[in-house]
Amino acid sequence: MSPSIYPQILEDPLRNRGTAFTAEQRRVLGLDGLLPPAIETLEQQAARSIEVFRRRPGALDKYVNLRQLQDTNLVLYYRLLVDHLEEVLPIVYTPTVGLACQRFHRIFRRPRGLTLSYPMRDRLPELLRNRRQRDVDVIVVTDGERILGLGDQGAGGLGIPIGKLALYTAIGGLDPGRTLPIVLDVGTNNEERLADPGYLGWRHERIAGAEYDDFVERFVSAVEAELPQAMVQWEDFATHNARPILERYRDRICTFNDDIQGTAAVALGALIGAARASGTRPREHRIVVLGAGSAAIGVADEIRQALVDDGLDPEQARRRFWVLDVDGLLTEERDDLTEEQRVYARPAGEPSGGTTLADVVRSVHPTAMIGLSTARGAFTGEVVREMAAHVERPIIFPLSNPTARSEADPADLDRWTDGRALVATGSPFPPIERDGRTIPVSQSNNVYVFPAVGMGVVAAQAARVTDGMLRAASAALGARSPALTDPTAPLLPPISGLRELADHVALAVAVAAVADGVAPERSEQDLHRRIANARWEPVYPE
Ligand SMILES: O=C([O-])CC(=O)C(=O)O
Ligand SMILES: [Mg+2]
Repeated sequence: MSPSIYPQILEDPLRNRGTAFTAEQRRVLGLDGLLPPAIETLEQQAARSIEVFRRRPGALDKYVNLRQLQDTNLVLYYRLLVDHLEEVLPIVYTPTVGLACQRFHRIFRRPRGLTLSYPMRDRLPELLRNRRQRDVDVIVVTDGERILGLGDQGAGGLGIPIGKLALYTAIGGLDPGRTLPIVLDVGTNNEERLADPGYLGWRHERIAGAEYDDFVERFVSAVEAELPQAMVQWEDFATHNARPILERYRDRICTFNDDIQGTAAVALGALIGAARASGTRPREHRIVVLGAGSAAIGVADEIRQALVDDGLDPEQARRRFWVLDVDGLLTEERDDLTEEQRVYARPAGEPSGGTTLADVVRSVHPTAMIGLSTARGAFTGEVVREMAAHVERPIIFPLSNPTARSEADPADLDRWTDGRALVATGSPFPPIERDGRTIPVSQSNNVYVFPAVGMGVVAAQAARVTDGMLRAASAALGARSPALTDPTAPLLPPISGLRELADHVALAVAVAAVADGVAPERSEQDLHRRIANARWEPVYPE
């Protein structure tokens, strides 16, 4: 056998240390001459790498730079993420990751994760066995149909699971060698991609209906057979598939939908903080939701349950919501609503005077307005001023991603309400300047919970993800809102505090898993210890 061109260790991002290999290691491993002679510490490597990153001119260049590092040296990659989380998050994650999905086939260099293409549907167990990881704790899977607010990106959607799993490690502390990103490549209806000779996915219109459902079933069966211990996170599926898939599998495997349940858990956490900051109870609020997709209905459902927990009966709680989609308010007269949307349908003729957002705000005087519509700028000055005329501290959450799909810019919201608005966004925004103070904008993004849900599930060895576990995550998050002690503070803890927060949220999730009977009996103290022990840190092992 001829020797390989490179000793394997330099090619293995989990074991490679590059210039940090010691003289002794280089000699033993036969690396002398293959590396420049300088021997660096991890800190020196990290300092050099962040400089290189900062010199890259554009966001996509920065993204490519980090992806290369991820494919070369995982300890160094995660060192950068952990030490510069606030700076790199908008690159590894929302909003730049959306652009990376759109350009996936232009920036493709090395394979990461699995692409399960429809024509190989008879061979899914074999494809799963081809993975590079031996054991897998978490799978994030998408079918690329609803990537952030950017629609169908086909096989390029794989960028999202890659980004989510990077945060599972950087924030949640999961071992990166035990996570697996997957795209179900079932075609695309994106004309631009189909016409692009450079597109790398299966060049075919999307499979739908029974064939699609059968493919998803084959995927789940393959996971059950090959990776029965793995949690499966569904990500960025279109509304018409997201909810049915979740309902079909949530009692069969360990699984949750991040857009429905993760987004909702965080929005509820932020709302709990906002209610307290405005001296109100959740049950006092009148809530307008713009958007009626899976994420929007998920948020409404979660808040509705919280209103019940706060003392309303289910019918009263339901009547606190006005949900609108592109065709206006959901009403009983409409015959185009799904079962989940129908819960929020308002009786005919109520409110009077029109069903647009402006009409509804004028007649209802909402106290909270949540956007998950991907309709850029839908929270206009007119709508917001009208809302703010009737409530002391309007709660306004433009949650659509990426930034270019946000319903409003926080600086505008601040101006239109003379600084009275309690704001959280889905994508990152620069801080607001007010009265000589710089106030960070809270990013109510599912990143506040999903990495911790993963850690909680792994540490507790949970077999399912229950509603109780997600509600425990919301409560743990709401309890740590900086606005609880300072009404002018942001609603959510800072991004720089995400790792510490994740430990608390993971513990709450793990405790709830035991309480719900889906994990082995263990004390809180024991679970705490298991979380600490499971945490993977970006350092070179001794
Ligand atoms: O990825 C994000 O930033 C949040 C999310 O799940 C989505 O927008 O689909
Ligand atoms: Mg998503």
